Amino acid sequence: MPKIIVALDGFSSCGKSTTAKRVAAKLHYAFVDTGAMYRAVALYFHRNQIDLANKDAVADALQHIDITFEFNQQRQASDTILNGENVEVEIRKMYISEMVSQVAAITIVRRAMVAQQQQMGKKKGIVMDGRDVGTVVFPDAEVKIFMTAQPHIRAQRRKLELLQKGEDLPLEDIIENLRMRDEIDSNREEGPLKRAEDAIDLDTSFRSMDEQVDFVLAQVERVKRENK
Ligand SMILES: Nc1ncnc2c1ncn2[C@@H]1O[C@H](COP(=O)(O)OP(=O)(O)O)[C@@H](O)[C@H]1O
Ligand SMILES: Nc1ccn([C@@H]2O[C@H](COP(=O)(O)OP(=O)(O)O)[C@@H](O)[C@H]2O)c(=O)n1
Repeated sequence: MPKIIVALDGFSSCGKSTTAKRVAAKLHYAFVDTGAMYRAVALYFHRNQIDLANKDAVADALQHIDITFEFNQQRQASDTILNGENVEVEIRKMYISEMVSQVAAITIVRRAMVAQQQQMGKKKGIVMDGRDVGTVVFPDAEVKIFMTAQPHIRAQRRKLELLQKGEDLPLEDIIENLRMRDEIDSNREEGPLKRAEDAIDLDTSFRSMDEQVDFVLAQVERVKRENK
């Protein structure tokens, strides 16, 4: 069967990226973490003190942003490259999580990122995770999964991840950040986070990573069978 597009959307810290990365490796597909792109834009805006309310300044800044991904053999995962600099570690820090949703709510930012994402998936054979992949970026994706998990489980997972990277933050701060981002992401005008009507739900609260990867792979197999 020809290559397909697998779209994984959902709330923050449900396991989208870890699942997408493993599914892509199994299928020998490319993996794109669209959240990393918005995080890289937020980092650029932060460093260059771009006023988010100034449309001209935002549009001009976008002209100077080049985001690519580079495979890191040691991590066995892709690093995010902003204008030639590896920013993978920096964009995962809390100060970026605190501003990224405001940046991602700006329509011209979204249009620029969505256009790049559509270009990346033009030849299919891609697993992409984000908030609007199945609704806006690839509304015709062959497999669409909408991931959820209970809020306190998501926050605990994110706390552990940040701790492993050297950031020890109170659980309450993380819960509040996830709540705030989910709210902004769900209520923006352009490309809000919402379940595509034809998406399949996956609650990861009480699943292992292997189980959630197998769940997605089973959907891919089903689509392949149906299209034989
Ligand atoms: N089923 C699971 N059980 C335990 N931890 C998980 C599970 N799925 C993902 N994680 C962990 O939760 C954290 C958030 O996962 P991530 O894939 O980054 O979520 P998202 O991309 O949805 O924000 C990561 O540290 C990841 O390793
Ligand atoms: N397709 C996407 C992906 C991310 N985002 C934004 O980028 C932020 C960071 O995305 P992410 O996937 O890295 O977030 P985590 O859930 O991994 O913390 C989200 O909270 C959204 O504001 C978006 O608007 N659209």
